[in-house]
Amino acid sequence: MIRREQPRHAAAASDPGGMRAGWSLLAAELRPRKPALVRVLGWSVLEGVPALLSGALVAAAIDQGFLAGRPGVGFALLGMLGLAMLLRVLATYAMFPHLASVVEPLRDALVRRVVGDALDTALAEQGGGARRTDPAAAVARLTEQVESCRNLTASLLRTLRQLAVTVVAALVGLAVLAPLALPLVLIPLVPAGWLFVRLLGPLARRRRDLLLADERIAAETGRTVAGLRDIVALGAQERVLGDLGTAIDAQAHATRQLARASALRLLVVGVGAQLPVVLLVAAAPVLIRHGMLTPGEVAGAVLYLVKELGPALRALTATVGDWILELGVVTGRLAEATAPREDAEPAQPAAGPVRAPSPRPAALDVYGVTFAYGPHAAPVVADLTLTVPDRGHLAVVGPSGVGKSTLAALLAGLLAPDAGGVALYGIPVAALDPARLRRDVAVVPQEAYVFAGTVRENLTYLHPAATEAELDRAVRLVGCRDLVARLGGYEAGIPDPTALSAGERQLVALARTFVSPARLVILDEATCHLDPATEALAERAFAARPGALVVIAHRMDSARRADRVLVLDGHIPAVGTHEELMDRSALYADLTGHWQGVHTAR
Ligand SMILES: Nc1ncnc2c1ncn2[C@@H]1O[C@H](COP(=O)(O)OP(=O)(O)OP(=O)(O)O)[C@@H](O)[C@H]1O
Repeated sequence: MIRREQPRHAAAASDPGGMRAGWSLLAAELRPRKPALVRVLGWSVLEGVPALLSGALVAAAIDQGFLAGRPGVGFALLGMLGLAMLLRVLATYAMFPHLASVVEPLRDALVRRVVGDALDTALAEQGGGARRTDPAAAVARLTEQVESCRNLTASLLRTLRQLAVTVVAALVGLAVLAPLALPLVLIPLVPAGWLFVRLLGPLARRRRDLLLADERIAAETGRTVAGLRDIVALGAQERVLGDLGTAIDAQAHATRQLARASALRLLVVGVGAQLPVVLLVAAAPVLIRHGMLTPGEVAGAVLYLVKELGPALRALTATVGDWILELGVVTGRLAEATAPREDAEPAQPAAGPVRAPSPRPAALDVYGVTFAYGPHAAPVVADLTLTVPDRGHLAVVGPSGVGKSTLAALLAGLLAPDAGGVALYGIPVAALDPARLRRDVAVVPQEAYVFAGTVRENLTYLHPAATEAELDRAVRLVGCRDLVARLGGYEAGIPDPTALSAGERQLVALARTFVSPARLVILDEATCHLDPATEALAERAFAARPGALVVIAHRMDSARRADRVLVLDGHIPAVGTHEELMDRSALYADLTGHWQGVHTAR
């Protein structure tokens, strides 16, 4: 199923590229490095000297040297240009140590930030009794982004500053050498610059879309590889292929969109860098004829355009523009990932018999949920509202085909409601990322899934880090201890899961779910193959477990054991205790009679 990822912050909606937050983060981290930055910029001025002098020296070499019959003077002037180039090399060499003292501390500061945030998150989650994110993976991904950030900042400081100095120096040189040629350059250059700046926003959005599409493919692929055994066992290949195909299509679409926006940058180069040369060359005969410019000045002006301004503009639009966008997007992602989380919940003890009254939201909150299997189909669930408190136990009953399993899928976030929503401890399930949803919600279906492997592998499948004591407690509480002993202990193999009875498979699935970190457990007729005593034992164990329990009831006793019962009758659902519903709901009373009849007949 495709789930749309929600932005982590409300601010993300007003900062679609996430870049504003990224630039603020970068500015905050660069601020303490101002002295080194000033030294970098100081050396840049010296690096700009050849660009400033190039056109003027060539013009003088032509007019006062070669055309005046003094080639020695011409060569001497060109020699001076060579010396100016040498000066640029020396200035660049001297600038590098200062560049390093800007970017290396920047990288260290960002890594500290990322690792600190991952540790805070992991500690908060452990305090809450459930591990929802893998801190090592988060740190690995984010430090990779920090590395990109450091490299991009270094490349930009090295190149952008050189290009900016070159453009300014070339324009100043041109203005001094041939002021009359300046309008021919500025008239196309100004709108080209305006277009370039206007393109940055759309390009940033397209680039971020592509980054997100790449990340989604990686996430889908990772999930598919990790769950390959389940996918094959449940025959879900088609669905998984569909999800992957959708992610790949989205990435191709994002790539095309970015390519389209990037193509417009060619226009910037054409208008800003090439049109001025054409205009100047076309106007040169007239300007020379009327004595407004000398041939040397025309050659010098063309040199400023062709050798300095043009390449600088081309580099600015082709690479530096990309780097700026990439840096904005990468720092935006870092800022988003390391900012305080709005959905962070206070740490709470993992278990404990006494619960103090707390202002925390209900474990499960269903508000106005309506769902139909098609636009013209009658709703299976209509405007359903109910809450289940922490450690609450709700039973769902109703005739066959009324929508009990559909409701289970809606509560688990496997189906999206057409209207209304479902929240788990105050957070809409639609806003939970898929990994967290899988950890927080466990649905145990009627047909229990047991795979060929050891008993331990089967029991720790949803919580690989479960301790021996946690396993012992789970198998004892759900009534699975004898089965584990019969199978030969945790390390014994289950080579053929079909050799287990349906009830034994259900016991394995129940113990596995009990040991998992799930905070909402939905038993969808998951105990139907157990004898009534074992079923009662398992349900009581789940009801006492932290979190919320929803039982799609198979026997009437399941409803009696619950704090409250939801009766689905296809019209207006009723919620209440067993006693209340015996009075209020004819259907509930009927079902009770029917069940009791069946039970007695047996
Ligand atoms: N994938 C689906 N597409 C279309 N209709 C569906 C789909 N799944 C279930 N339905 C229909 O939705 C209604 C509710 O089905 P659901 O399985 O939720 O009922 P139920 O109460 O769990 O039934 P049972 O007790 O027999 O398991 C039924 O009419 C069913 O035919």
